[in-house]
Amino acid sequence: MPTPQERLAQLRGNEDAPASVASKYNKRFRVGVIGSGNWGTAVAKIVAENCLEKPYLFHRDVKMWVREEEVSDMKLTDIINSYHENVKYLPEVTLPFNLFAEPDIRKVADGADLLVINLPHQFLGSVCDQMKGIDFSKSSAISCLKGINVSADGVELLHDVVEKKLGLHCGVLSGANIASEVARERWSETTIAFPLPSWYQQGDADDNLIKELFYRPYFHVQVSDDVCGASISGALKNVVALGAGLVEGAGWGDNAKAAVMRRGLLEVIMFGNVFFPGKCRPETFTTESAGVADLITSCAGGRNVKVGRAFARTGKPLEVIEKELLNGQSAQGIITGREVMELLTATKKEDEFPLLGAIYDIVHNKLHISNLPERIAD
Ligand SMILES: NC(=O)C1=CN([C@@H]2O[C@H](COP(=O)(O)OP(=O)(O)OC[C@H]3O[C@@H](n4cnc5c(N)ncnc54)[C@H](O)[C@@H]3O)[C@@H](O)[C@H]2O)C=CC1
Ligand SMILES: O=C(CO)COP(=O)(O)O
Repeated sequence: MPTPQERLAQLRGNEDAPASVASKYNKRFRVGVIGSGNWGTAVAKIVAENCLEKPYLFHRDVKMWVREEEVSDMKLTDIINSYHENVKYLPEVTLPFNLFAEPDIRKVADGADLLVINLPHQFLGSVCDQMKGIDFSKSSAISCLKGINVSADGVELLHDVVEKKLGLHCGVLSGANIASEVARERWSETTIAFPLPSWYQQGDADDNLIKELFYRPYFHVQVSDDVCGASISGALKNVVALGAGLVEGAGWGDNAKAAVMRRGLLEVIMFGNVFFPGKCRPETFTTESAGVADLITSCAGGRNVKVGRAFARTGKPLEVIEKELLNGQSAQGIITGREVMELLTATKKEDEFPLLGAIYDIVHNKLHISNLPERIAD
């Protein structure tokens, strides 16, 4: 058992920077978290642990924006700040004492050097609007979202949406990271891509600093320079996982599920080639945690696979299943599946993505699942 002095020293963290980072940075960075869902809270826990442990790099206290709601007549922010637990979105996981729930998003964003943005992607636009006018000219962000943004102008990656809307330089974190496992400190890997901003000068945040913010003994970080590949695989695997759930729910075996995953991986890679030519590194899809590893874990134990499985068993609309099964959480494959189909139709490329098309037709156009093998036959 440590002495009181030793324990206090542990709680304070090590004030002395290790030689590897000593005097590399020009200040201590203030970190804010935007989003407090299942993954939002799990990642906030990670960064708060590192801010506590590395006072030579980061300010100790981390504010996390919580969209206010009530649970049993108590505000969720009060619950998190009193009990150090997000009982709604990440129950039974104790959060660090230096993580504070804050209902006013501007109080989190204003003055933050590093923002971790982490929410279901359908809300990204409106959440960015709430931060409009804040000066982010010397701040950076990491997007932990998995999704794409499709509009009449085409398809955009989410870190680009952040950059455009807020003038906030943004990298990505994406990997094989089921939140409940990471939050329980079960070993996982992740991929981070953080290109330097145009205004970078020696001493500003770089990918090493970002690694320091996210690396934990149970959360290993692979640094990559492929923002595009990491983003696309994270977004599209959610639709593939929905498809894997469909074949599971139909009572087909592991071979069928593997076939969906194989074809899914091909279509993820093709999506990058077709819509972001020359921007993704092909190896990302097969060698990084953000690639095939995320596809595998999501098709095994994610929320999208659960929703797909329940659809095949009950035929209920996806949104109804999502409400019944996920207690306020989101299965992003539902929305991404629609966005992908909108894009493929607008660009007349449906035939090049038969799996994504078949999944859409099964869940929205009453295509019977027995047609799936023929639809994706090479
Ligand atoms: N949960 C997981 O295991 C993982 C999720 N991701 C990705 O992380 C991102 C965030 O997901 P989660 O944190 O799991 O969210 P979640 O699926 O738990 O969604 C709940 C969150 O959405 C918020 N929300 C609901 N309505 C809103 C509105 N109108 N405006 C703004 N926020 C609203 C809620 O306040 C809550 O914080 C997603 O893109 C997801 O694909 C990535 C890796 C793992
Ligand atoms: O992205 C995830 C795992 O890496 C989580 O997937 P689900 O959203 O399907 O739970």
